Amino acid sequence: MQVKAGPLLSKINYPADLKQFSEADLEQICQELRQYIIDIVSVNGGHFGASLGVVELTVALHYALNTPYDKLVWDVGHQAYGHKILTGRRDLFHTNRVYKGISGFPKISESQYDTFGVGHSSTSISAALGMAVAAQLKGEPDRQHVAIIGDGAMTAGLAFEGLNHAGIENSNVLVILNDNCMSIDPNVGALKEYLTSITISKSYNRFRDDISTVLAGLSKLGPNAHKYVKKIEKSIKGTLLKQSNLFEALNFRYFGPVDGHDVKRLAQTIKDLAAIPGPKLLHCVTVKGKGFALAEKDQTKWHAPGLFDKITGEIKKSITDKPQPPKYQDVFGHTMVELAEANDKIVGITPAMPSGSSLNIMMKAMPKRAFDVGIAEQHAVTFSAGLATQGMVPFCNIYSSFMQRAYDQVIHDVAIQKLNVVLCLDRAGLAGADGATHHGAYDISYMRCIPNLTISSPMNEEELRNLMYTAQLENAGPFVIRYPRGNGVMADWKRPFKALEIGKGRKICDGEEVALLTLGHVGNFAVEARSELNSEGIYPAHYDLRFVKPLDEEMLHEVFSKYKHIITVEDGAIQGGVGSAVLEFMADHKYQANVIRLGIPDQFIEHGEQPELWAECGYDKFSIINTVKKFAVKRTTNSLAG
Ligand SMILES: Cc1ncc(C[n+]2csc(CCOP(=O)(O)OP(=O)(O)O)c2C)c(N)n1
Ligand SMILES: CC(=O)[C@@H](O)[C@H](O)COP(=O)(O)O
Ligand SMILES: [Mg+2]
Repeated sequence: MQVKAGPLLSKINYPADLKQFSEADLEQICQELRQYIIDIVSVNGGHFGASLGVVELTVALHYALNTPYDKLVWDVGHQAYGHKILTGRRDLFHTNRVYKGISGFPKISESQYDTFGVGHSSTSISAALGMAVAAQLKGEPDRQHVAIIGDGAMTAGLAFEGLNHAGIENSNVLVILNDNCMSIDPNVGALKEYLTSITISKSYNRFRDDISTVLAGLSKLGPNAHKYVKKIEKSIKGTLLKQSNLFEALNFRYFGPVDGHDVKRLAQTIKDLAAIPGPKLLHCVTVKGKGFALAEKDQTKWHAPGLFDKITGEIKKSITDKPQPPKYQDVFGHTMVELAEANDKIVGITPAMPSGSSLNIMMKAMPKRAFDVGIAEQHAVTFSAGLATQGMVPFCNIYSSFMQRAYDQVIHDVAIQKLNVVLCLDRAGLAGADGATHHGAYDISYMRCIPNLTISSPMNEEELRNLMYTAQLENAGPFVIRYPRGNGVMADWKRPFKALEIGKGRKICDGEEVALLTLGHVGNFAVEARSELNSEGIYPAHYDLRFVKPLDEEMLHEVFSKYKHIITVEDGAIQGGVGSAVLEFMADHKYQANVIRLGIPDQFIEHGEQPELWAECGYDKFSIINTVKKFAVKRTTNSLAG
């Protein structure tokens, strides 16, 4: 749906157009930009509060700097909607995150103003530093490189690795720390407390302002005085400020905190900072959701609220009135509490995704035993490993794609030491509108090769509960449970726990000629496909592997002995995935069969609704039906019926 932009905004197609306006117009431009974001996100969905919070910063940056020559690097990128609208994509913005439309994140292939592809957090400082050092090497010393990073993203180790290096390179890097005290949920940790303390500390700010005032006064006494002032400044800042400011201690010149909603002052400050060489950090204080009262009030809910009525603020429910089965994440959250009540060794860990993973249910019920560790996937895994060495049973819940960050920790800290850590990988498989950066496509391939791991995936809510129950039993060892974004299939899911035999799958039904071998939730696509095929006289067998490591070899011997055509179906990369494991089994045991692998092909899959993407990749219900039909023999009577 196209939306009309306000009178000033409609004159801005690119940042160069912004320059025709005077500083006095900037506030109105911000207001129109904010309204445009509200108009479109309300009917289209997507991230919301973060972009509203940086409207002034976005306008100020494009007004003050010379983009795209100067480089803006947005961290995570979920706050870059204003940037997209001001950089040639206003009329495409209604396709944001839609199948075949523009991406919800900055992307080099989409625009020359998108200097770096993002989606995962905390990369901006390293990327901007790389660009800045390249500028020095290429002889472009005047170019500016700005990393715009939130207080949440700043908690990650990677951000500190970037700061640590930037502090000794004398290159033009400006870090803008967008501090709104929020991650998706309220931000956590000692850094957050530090940022709050320097924002509100009267004595720190008075001390810093006093120094600046005295020095400014002295420098007016003439050119000689100016020289001494510089020396004094260097010495005072070099000692006192360094001791009292974390960023100064890392060789950054720290400015702020400033009001991140005062667009005129921001534009002026950014211009001034561009004239100062070397690493600088501007601490901006903003309000997530600024300008939309409900989003300011409940910032977590309005991080990405779905569709809503922009006048009443009512968030729209799904189109169907039918009661929906629960989301897998909620089954995880409630089951954590049940298991932890019965087993006092169990603890829960999430790196900054309490709401997304539903660990917030346990955080509320048992605050001492559930930890949000901030955006820190590597730490989350190693912290879990440490807990496990002491006999605790940590359930560490990480989105599959974010787990890519903690690969070494899984191998080095968990698997080699065979520790009882349960790794719950939410959003495994195609995640939907977030696109290529967020699909949990690779976990099976990158985990399957690690010794000592058990890797499982439930086909429904009851199985998720039983896998969680099994994983916490004594000496289960490192245990991975992967499940997708979205709802399960069972209305009545809260059933008594049952231990599952590790490495055992289950036969769902016998069949003829063709066998379907599935792992996890996609097994339900196969169930639906079978039901349609049966009505046409086609009867494929169906086996649910449940574990991809260890594989149920007994079951596979049966499958290869009985069926000529074996179709594997997985919500993950084909390369190295379930189908590959089955082919390895076939080769190792010298079977000969026609194995067809359905899953994510060897390419990055963009954004869209999950069903659109499953269809594109060829493993939704219809694709399974079509694949089976290629090999099945149609019967007029069902020899297996009854
Ligand atoms: C490596 C990684 N972990 C987790 C996330 C999920 N995530 C996206 S935005 C976000 C909060 C970021 O907070 P902040 O940087 O302060 O930005 P704000 O939303 O407050 O503007 C989180 C946890 C992610 N994108 N990448
Ligand atoms: C930007 C980001 O990484 C998160 O906001 C992510 O989009 C959350 O995904 P879910 O909506 O699946 O929790
Ligand atoms: Mg924040």
